[in-house]
Amino acid sequence: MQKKRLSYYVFFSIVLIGTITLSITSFLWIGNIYQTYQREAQRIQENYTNEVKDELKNRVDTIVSLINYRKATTEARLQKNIQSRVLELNGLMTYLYESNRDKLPDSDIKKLITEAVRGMRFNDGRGYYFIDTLQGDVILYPVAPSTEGSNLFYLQDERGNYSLQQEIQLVNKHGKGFIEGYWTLPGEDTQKDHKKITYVHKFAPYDWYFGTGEYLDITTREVQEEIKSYINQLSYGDDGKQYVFIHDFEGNELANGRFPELIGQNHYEMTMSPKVQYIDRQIEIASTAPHHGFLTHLWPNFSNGNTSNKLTYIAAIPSWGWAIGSGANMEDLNNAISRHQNELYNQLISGIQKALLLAAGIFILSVIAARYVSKKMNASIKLFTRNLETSSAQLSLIDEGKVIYQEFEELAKASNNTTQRINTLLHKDELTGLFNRRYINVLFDSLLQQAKKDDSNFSLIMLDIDHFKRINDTYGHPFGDQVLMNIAQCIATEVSTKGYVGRFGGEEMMVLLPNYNAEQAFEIAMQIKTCVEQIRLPGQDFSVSISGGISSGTNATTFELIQQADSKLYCAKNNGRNRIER
Ligand SMILES: Nc1nc2c(ncn2[C@@H]2O[C@H](COP(=O)(O)OP(=O)(O)OP(=O)(O)O)[C@@H](O)[C@H]2O)c(=O)[nH]1
Repeated sequence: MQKKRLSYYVFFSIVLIGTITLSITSFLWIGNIYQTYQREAQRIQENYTNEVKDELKNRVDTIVSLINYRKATTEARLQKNIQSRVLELNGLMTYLYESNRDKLPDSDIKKLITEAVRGMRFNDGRGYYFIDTLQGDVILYPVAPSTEGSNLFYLQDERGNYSLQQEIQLVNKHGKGFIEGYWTLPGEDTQKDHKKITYVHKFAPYDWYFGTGEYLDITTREVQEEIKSYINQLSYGDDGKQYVFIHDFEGNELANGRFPELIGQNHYEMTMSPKVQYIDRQIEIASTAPHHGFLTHLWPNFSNGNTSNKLTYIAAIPSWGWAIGSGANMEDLNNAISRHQNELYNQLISGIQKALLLAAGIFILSVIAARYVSKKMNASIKLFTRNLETSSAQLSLIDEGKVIYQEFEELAKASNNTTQRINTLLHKDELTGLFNRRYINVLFDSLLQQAKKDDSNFSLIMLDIDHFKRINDTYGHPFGDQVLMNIAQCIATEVSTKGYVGRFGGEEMMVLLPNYNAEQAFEIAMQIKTCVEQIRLPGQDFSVSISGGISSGTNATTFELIQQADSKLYCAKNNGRNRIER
């Protein structure tokens, strides 16, 4: 099975890890966004419902507060009203008395006053004044003149209070004041007594007192009517379709800000579909402490004949037997909540889209990064592969600057060290350190080719140690090796960067001088010869010498150049050695 490339694994590892990390992160992120959405949606529902509840409650509570205020002030208002009337009457009658007391006898003045007061009516004719004596005799009682002249000292109200006695006692003590009594209302159920407040004031000239009274319930009813007509005019909400209603604890509609046709109807008797079943609950809330609360119920929509779900707040005025309420259409409420939630949902979707877009972007970037890393890796590995593939033909070094990653650089360094060592072993002569014959021949071929191509100079020096056999024979082979090394050192130093030096045979050396003509080569050869002559070996007083032959030019082959140089070398040997021939 063909094995996968390392870069393939690197690429897929990065992409896989990136994808998994991204998936988990995106999953958690989106999960978080979704949870926030759910919490927020829940919060909106609660907030909005609470807002609507608050609005309904405030609306009803405001009216309840108004009623309570009006209730609290009704009795005071009534008292003030009757008091001011009686004081005014007393003032008037005192004036009448003062103006006539010198002109008329008391009996005439009394008559004058009685008749003047008889005609005085107020509160739509309902209100009247009475005059009694401090003994309980009735002087004036315009609503029942038949009682005039009689003594009602022992008159009791519906609850057994001696009303006149209380009045007389008060007048005698303070000259004026309020008295409470309980009486049936004219023309009403006699079983029911009603609170009546009376104000009495002594009429100083006689043993009389004036008085007038008013039923608290009547004033209360007036206040109730005012409140009902106030409520009938009220409308709420953006579309003005919300309203406040009042019904009593028997289910009778007393006021309605939107559907006046319901006023006077009883909810139990109203023909509506579905049957109104919530009234019991509504009355229960109103009639039991704390006398207020919310309820949800079905309610007929009188505008379109359908039924709708409503949220209603009910608060009661228990002493009046009133339930005051206001409701909101649940569909409107739910629609508003849905609208808010939809906005939020759209925000959620756009948040998720952005998250996915970002994730896709990061994914693409990770793929690009993975590809980049694997490509770079591949490129470095290819450098090694190519280097190894060509190493059978040529041992070249890997360009360390071209590989990326520290590991590859270390690998390239190690490989280059090995290559250099192998190169040394392959190209150099072990003893002298000069290029060996095989490699100097390779160099010779390529340098000559290059010189031919460049049409430049080229020279070859063939050098041979003189009488080396004798040295070997006399001093031994190791000593000969030492001499050989010294001479090689001399040649390498003199040639230096000018050319290349190789050991061609046992004690024969070859010097390649690209860009040098024969004359220049001769000079170099002479310098070498001089250097060799100066070699002194420790403990020995003899000198060594070297002979050389030079060939130049680029028209000949390597073989021909070697032959020519060799032949000059032969000449040098024949001509006495320690010579250079060209
Ligand atoms: N010590 C040592 N001797 C070597 C080495 N290679 C070749 N020789 C010796 O070099 C000598 C070459 O001798 P010849 O060819 O007769 O030449 P020569 O004695 O130098 O005389 P001419 O060249 O005529 O001056 C031989 O004795 C070889 O054994 C080597 O690596 N080390």
